[in-house]
Amino acid sequence: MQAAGRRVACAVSGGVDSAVAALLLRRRGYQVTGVFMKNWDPLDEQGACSADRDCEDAYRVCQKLDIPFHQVSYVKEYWNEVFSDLLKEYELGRTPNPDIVCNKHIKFNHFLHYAMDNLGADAIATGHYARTSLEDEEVFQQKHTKRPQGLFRNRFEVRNSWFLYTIGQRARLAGLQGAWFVVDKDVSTGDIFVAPSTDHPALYRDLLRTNRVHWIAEEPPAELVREKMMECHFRFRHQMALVPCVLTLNQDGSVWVTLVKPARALTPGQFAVFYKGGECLGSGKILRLGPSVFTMQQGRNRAEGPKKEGMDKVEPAT
Ligand SMILES: Nc1ncnc2c1ncn2[C@@H]1O[C@H](COP(=O)(O)OP(=O)(O)OP(=O)(O)O)[C@@H](O)[C@H]1O
Repeated sequence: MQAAGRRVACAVSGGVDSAVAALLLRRRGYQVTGVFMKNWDPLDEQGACSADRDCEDAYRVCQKLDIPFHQVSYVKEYWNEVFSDLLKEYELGRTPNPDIVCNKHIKFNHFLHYAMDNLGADAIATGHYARTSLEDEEVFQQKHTKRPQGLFRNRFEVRNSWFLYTIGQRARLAGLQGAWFVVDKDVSTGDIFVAPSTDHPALYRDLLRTNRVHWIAEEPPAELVREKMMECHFRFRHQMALVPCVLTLNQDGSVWVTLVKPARALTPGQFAVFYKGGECLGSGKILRLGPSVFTMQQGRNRAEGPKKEGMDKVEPAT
């Protein structure tokens, strides 16, 4: 976009990244307006809420850059569209990613429309990191070499609100020494299943299903699809090495994702993000997981898997 005379509304959070974004835009000659979004009401908070302090910082950034400052409240929208979703996801036993939901609903919907309709902006800007060039592209493929053996034999019953545990995390178990790692949760019983090492095969899976995928450019890229299958790369965690995968495209827009090598701690509620040659194609929320490497090694299917063995029950640490 040519800079001269173009108006850009920059979401200024009070942090460094959006301040730098606003500065760079201004230096390039855009007419920049800073907008702080208030997404949380201190009255909903028992402790101290930093929103007011952030707003003051955002105001100071705009003063320093000598650009107009606006504040807009999305407290109601954030509660209804982001926070309520977060609670619902936890109730379903998933580990939600509210930042992605906030981007979708608040920043790239409400803020975008506010900027265009109320501020007359030609474009919006944020301090998000995104590589916009595919030059010097490298796709990293790390070898998954370590497959330690070990017994998947402990489980414990968690009272009050198991949502504190997420797959892959280290769990403290009262009465048991050593490190234990969460490998699965059963929301219907409140059980958390643990393994005795951080890279236990029970933590590794190579199959997952998402909800309807949001494709960035087109749905899905036609040149990549062969008989309802598509080869691309997968990542579900920031800075995780890209893993080659095959997508099976379902009628309802969801996909099954088969990874060429198992990934650690795949977690329902997190987002599977798909790439081709470094370009981000789209993403979908992880809803279901296939059997773990450990389960497959044991030659059992999921229903007859290790959960039904006589596992020890121990109390969680409080
Ligand atoms: N309350 C807010 N008001 C306005 N913009 C916001 C707000 N929160 C986030 N943003 C925008 O979203 C971008 C990403 O926010 P996030 O908190 O994920 O990242 P960040 O790297 O900490 O950014 P920053 O250093 O600018 O705070 C910010 O750079 C900013 O442009």
